[in-house]
Amino acid sequence: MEVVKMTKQNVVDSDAKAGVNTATFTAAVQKPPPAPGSCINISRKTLVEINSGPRINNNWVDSMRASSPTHHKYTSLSEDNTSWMVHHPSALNMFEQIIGASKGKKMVMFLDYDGTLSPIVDDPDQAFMSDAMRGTVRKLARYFPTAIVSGRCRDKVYSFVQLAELYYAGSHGMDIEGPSKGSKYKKEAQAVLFQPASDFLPMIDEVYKELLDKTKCIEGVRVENNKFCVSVHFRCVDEKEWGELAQHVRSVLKEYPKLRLSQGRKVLEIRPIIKWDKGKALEFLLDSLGYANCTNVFPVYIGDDRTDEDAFKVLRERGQGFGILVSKTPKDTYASYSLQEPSEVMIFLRRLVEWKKLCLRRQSKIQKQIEEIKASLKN
Ligand SMILES: O=P(O)(O)OC[C@H]1O[C@H](O[C@H]2O[C@H](CO)[C@@H](O)[C@H](O)[C@H]2O)[C@H](O)[C@@H](O)[C@@H]1O
Repeated sequence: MEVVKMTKQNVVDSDAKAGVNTATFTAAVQKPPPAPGSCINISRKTLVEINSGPRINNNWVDSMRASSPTHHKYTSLSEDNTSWMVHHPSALNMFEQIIGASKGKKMVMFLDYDGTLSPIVDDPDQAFMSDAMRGTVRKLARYFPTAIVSGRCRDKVYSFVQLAELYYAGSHGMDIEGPSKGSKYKKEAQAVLFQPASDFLPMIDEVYKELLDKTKCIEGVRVENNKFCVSVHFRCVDEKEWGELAQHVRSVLKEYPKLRLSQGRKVLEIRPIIKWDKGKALEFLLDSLGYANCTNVFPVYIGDDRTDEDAFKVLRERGQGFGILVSKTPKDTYASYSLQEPSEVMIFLRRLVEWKKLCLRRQSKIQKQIEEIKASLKN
């Protein structure tokens, strides 16, 4: 495990490098999306601006605002949307092309939880997935190795999904466990349990308590302990108080140079500065499944949030499989395709299951015919 040494000044800097700085957020909602695979360039000047003096708080608030779609409405006919759909077409419309590209390859499924399998709701404890979605994911896992990759702590996301046959990577991939039972893929994998940030547990616990205390004066704030990271939710906080909230979080973080901040959907995420994220978790899981140097693996990652970009980026760099971003609005993304909401994710997953079933049926029919021909030749 590599722990990157950083100064206090660099805490926000590390976010910028991860592509989640204010400049990126704002650009994402103002400009048409970049061509697939294009990189987000952030100049040194921008980084310095973000980190300097009194403007930092405004930038935090701008960034928090940018995570709220209510500030940037897109009509379905707008230029931005047209460009977005050209660069990131619906995975449902492109289904035939997708399965064509995966031909002869081993598909492996990676699914984010919030906003992907379950709809976004005000109360994080009530973000249940539907029985229909659970049934779909259960069937999916019968045909493809399947992992849930979430910012939540592993136990919590498991309590929502309740499928023992899946891989789980909680805390943004910092807590990985293999299927506890019933997966035919388990035998292919080594025993998996990986916690690259375990040294940070006491620090995360401490910071969680401090954040709880510092932010308790702000109505609607919600601090969630995700074991190896902490989420500060502002979905239910009056926008007028976002600046104050950012100030409190910043004042706590100042004392913890080994923690960094990233941002999700109306949530500030505090986590260790180790070089580990959902992209690394994806690679770790592929290795664990025995696909380390495999050219015929086809990983598909579906996610809705900024932290999922690390995984989309890894897939682009590997040139294997692709990412699908769940979003109704244009976003800066490394994903290749899009789906609008969890209900479309469910339809997509069902189509994959039906397609795989059909392939297997065809294969067994051909096999049967071969057996019959062999038998007739013997006679
Ligand atoms: O990686 P994910 O599985 O997408 O987890 C990311 C965060 O998801 C949760 O927060 C988000 O969903 C909540 C429930 O719908 C919503 O209220 C919140 O505004 C969203 O940000 C979860 O509570 C966080 O801990 C995760 O980090």
